Amino acid sequence: MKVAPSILTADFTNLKEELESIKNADYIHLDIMDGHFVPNISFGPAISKKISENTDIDLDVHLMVWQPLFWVPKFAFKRTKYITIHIESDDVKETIEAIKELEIGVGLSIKPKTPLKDLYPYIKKADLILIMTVEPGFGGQSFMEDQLTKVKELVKYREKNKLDFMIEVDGGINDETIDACREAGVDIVVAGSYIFNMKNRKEGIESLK
Ligand SMILES: O=C(CO)[C@@H](O)[C@H](O)COP(=O)(O)O
Repeated sequence: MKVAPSILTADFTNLKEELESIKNADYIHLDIMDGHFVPNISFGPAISKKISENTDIDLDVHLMVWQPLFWVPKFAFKRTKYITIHIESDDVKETIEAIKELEIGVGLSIKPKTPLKDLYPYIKKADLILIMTVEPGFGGQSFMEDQLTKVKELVKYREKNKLDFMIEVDGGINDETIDACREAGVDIVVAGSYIFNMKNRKEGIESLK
């Protein structure tokens, strides 16, 4: 199991030390919110660039924005491994091509109320599928276990169609919800408050792994 701490719950006045405290993470997850696609505003390209310059861990960028086509190039740092967009947002096909042009992994995400079948027209282009296990917008919410049905279906779909995308879940991940994720076949978990509320974040990451 790979672990991607979400920096959203970190102390932004102390970012350098916060990054130091999660050095054993597989990816750093950046939650980018525009205040329209979700009812919250987080941080943008300037802070993300600083993060990318102060870590040697690959970045997993999650765009919760209506117009990802405009924003994608602004998050194309040397360390950007994936840029994930929502299929509920605008210009999905064009944005997938724009991410590929930048030679960055394409991530596709769906909100809890969006059926999995809406993903299938784009799925062959995906390097990563992100299943939201909370309504996007805020850290610290409860895990929606019913969303793991989508994960189980994706595992079967991937095998049947000989695809190789990673399956990621995001929201409400902790030491109680991790086992169900593993059993369902999740490859990467995003965890924010569970890790950042711990004194020893490295141990928190190891325990999820
Ligand atoms: O994308 C989001 C929220 O929109 C997530 O990345 C959360 O920030 C995860 O936080 P926890 O549920 O782990 O506190």
